Amino acid sequence: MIRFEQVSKHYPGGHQALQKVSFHLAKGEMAFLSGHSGAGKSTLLKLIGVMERPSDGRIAFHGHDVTRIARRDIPYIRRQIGMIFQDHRLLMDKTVYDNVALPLIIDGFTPAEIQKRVSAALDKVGLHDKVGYLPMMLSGGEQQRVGIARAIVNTPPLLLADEPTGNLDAELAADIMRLFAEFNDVGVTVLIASHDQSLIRDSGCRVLTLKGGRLLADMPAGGEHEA
Ligand SMILES: Nc1ncnc2c1ncn2[C@@H]1O[C@H](COP(=O)(O)OP(=O)(O)OP(=O)(O)O)[C@@H](O)[C@H]1O
Repeated sequence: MIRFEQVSKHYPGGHQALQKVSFHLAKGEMAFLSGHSGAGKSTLLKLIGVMERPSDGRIAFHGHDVTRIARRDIPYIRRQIGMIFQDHRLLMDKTVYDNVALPLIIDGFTPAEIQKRVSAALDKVGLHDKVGYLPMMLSGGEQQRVGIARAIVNTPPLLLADEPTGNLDAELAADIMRLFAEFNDVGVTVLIASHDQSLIRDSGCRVLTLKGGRLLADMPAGGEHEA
């Protein structure tokens, strides 16, 4: 589903965030992206979502070369990706319903379809009873689940999560991981950037480890080998 071939990213000002990174994430896989702060995890996710462009190398998504994709074609790629952030990026003056409905409104769904899909997404994350709440009336774990409902509401085949459990205690983090595993069980491909080693170990998933912008190791689910 995602193929990186010798991908490098220099930010303006000369900082090298990624260096010759190559890997393939197959459709239906769930994997972690690990590494210290500044290792390049967020940059790699942003390159997949075409929020940043690589300086060198090639990125394929679903067989399409997205490396030099035209601006007008970016929404087509984005629609296939659910993005989840550590700080969840909810609109604080909008209700849970409105936050989750947002991607569907942008995509031009009918009000009836929006109602049906928002309801299904909130059911999935266990927040049906909080539909009219504002985000500040929710706990941190609940806010993160609203962010997840928003990411999955248009049923994208790929979920990218950037430190989704960074602000949560171990129990809530495990809840969020169970949700990701459930999405993965129904065929969604999932890539999670995290530096939480115990969470990663407990998951038994494949782990891509970045260090200083290089892919240091690629440990398959349940095993160990160097990249
Ligand atoms: N927009 C930017 N402009 C310039 N340099 C950047 C930019 N974004 C990231 N960098 C640099 O690129 C390197 C990789 O950053 P990135 O955010 O990808 O790492 P990370 O592994 O996600 O770190 P963290 O876990 O702290 O979020 C860092 O040295 C960072 O300072």
